[in-house]
Amino acid sequence: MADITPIVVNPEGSKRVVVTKELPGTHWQDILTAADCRIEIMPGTEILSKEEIIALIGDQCDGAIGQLTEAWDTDTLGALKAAGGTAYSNYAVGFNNVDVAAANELGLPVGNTPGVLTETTAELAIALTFAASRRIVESDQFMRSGQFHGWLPQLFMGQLFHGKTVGIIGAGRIGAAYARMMVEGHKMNLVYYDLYQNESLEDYVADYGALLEKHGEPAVTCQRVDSIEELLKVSDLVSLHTVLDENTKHLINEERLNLMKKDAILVNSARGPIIDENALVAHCQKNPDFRVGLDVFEEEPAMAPGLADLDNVVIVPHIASATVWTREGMASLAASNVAGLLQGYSLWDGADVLPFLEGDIPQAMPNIVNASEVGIS
Ligand SMILES: O=C(O)[C@H](O)CO
Repeated sequence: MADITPIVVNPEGSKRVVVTKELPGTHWQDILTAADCRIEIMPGTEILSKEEIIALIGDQCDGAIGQLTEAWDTDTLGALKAAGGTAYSNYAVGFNNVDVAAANELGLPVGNTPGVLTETTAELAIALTFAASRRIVESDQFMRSGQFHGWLPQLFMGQLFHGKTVGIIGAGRIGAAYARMMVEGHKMNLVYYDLYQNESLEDYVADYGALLEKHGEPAVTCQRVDSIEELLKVSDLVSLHTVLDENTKHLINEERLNLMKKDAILVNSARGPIIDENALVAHCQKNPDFRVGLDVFEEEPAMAPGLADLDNVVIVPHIASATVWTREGMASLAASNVAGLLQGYSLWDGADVLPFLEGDIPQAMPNIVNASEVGIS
């Protein structure tokens, strides 16, 4: 077990809040300090085990901010509750690492950080899309290794997206932002699969199509499909934006990969286990023109055997939300969740979370995922 020597901010604060990793910026510390919290921050890059988290919580702890890499389950949430804790926030929008049923059972509120990752995550998904389709990493390696001896008609040919079809699985905030970027920027037709209709996305694409027609260009279209199979068959590019739960684990498996076009592009910036990674490796080995961009991995930080050897896969280390604005914003939102809970505030009912990002923040919690289950309104 690592020697736990946290960094302490505002040592005289009357409420003890533990933070399992150093977070960017200082606004989040101001928020907790203003709420009379003593902040204890775990330094270093090592991912904490459950035992280390429990040791950090100790005998008395009012609140905690945890990471998506940590298991916040009956043991860790139970330790927080037993130490007198009444507030937890994930430093993430995704919360598949939190056992929300256990939190409900313990009566512990669980916060998360939606609203500041949308464009940032969509932009990284776009970067992966083009890195994969235009073979940027392979080309870069080719240049650096001195293999470029002059322009050639067939050197590193990839796929054009303009006017083709983009398929989005999960058309929530991030999925819709990505869809709009590909539709607006590259005049792609959109198909999407989601349990819920996204009317504003559909309206947007219809209006954009009308604008294009007015300017003498073909209109773009938007279609919500009833099955993932249908989407996979027609799409030239597929981007995944669903939550991870028992219904979406291995949503993309061998059978579904085989339905995709042989030269399609697949991008995952959501959660690794949505794709059966071993099946993906086998598929990419068999289909060299099939290209993939991955920000997330099934057994993070490990990769499936063979994945790193594939030229047709671009891999980055779960950095989709890694812009300064977003990561500092996530810290402000997580701190506001905890500070608000400790001060007995209500849920934020504003349209967006920007007021939490600087200066004096609203007397509210930005987002609590199990608010109704634990009686918070
Ligand atoms: O869930 C999240 O917040 C993201 O995966 C972090 O990048």
